Amino acid sequence: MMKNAVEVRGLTVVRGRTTVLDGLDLVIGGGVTGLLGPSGCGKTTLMRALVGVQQVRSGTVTVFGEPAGTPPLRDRVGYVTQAASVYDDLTVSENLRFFAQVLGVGPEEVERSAAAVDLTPHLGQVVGTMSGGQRSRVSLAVALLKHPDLLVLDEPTVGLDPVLRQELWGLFHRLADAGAAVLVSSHVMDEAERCDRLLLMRSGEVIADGTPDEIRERTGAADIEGAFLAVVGGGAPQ
Ligand SMILES: Nc1ncnc2c1ncn2[C@@H]1O[C@H](COP(=O)(O)OP(=O)(O)OP(=O)(O)O)[C@@H](O)[C@H]1O
Repeated sequence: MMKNAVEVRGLTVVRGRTTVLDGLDLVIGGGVTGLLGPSGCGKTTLMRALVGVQQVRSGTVTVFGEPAGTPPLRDRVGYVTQAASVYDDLTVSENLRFFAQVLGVGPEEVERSAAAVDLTPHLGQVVGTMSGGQRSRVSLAVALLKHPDLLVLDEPTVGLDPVLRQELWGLFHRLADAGAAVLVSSHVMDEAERCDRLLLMRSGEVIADGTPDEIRERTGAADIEGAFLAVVGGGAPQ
């Protein structure tokens, strides 16, 4: 398993008038890492910095030894945003073929990435007629076209039913087992248990970092939600 996929040093990001991240230090390795914290704590901002689309005030973000967002990383980092970034009026297959062409990957990757997210039976379906979970998986399939070594997924399970959530988490672990570093954000604390490592965030800071077991043991809490509350000193999540 890789040690440092991502190294963040002294990262400060100001958005509008808000200092969202203030001198953040962080290292992310292989496996499935969960980034958990209340809405507005800076998860998306941090993810944007990792993929190189966020203007930063100061500090460094290094991915596989290269500055985030630079050309050597283009084929190595996949990013799925909260908003689906596929075309509703095209079929799954048409979407994947279109993005394959844009990304310069062969048509054989279309079938592989559709199969990876269990969408083979839906290749001919128009995306606009699919359920939320299926559409999320189309976005994910696009991100998989290039075999990314780092996959950054911003709240990929939002609005999905428990069965689909479980399926997607299974997929994240299969991708991690195949060698990718997978970073998944969520504000649903019960998803924490599914991560190899957890980063609990609040107000732009990482307030706990460890396996779910370690974090529960350290705080004496029964679950991650309790651990989160213990770390923030009893304050309720926003
Ligand atoms: N475009 C923007 N301009 C100014 N401030 C912004 C902008 N986008 C986000 N912010 C602010 O940055 C802070 C962090 O937002 P961010 O989207 O990173 O949080 P988050 O933890 O991902 O939240 P959520 O779970 O709701 O997606 C918030 O205070 C938000 O109001």
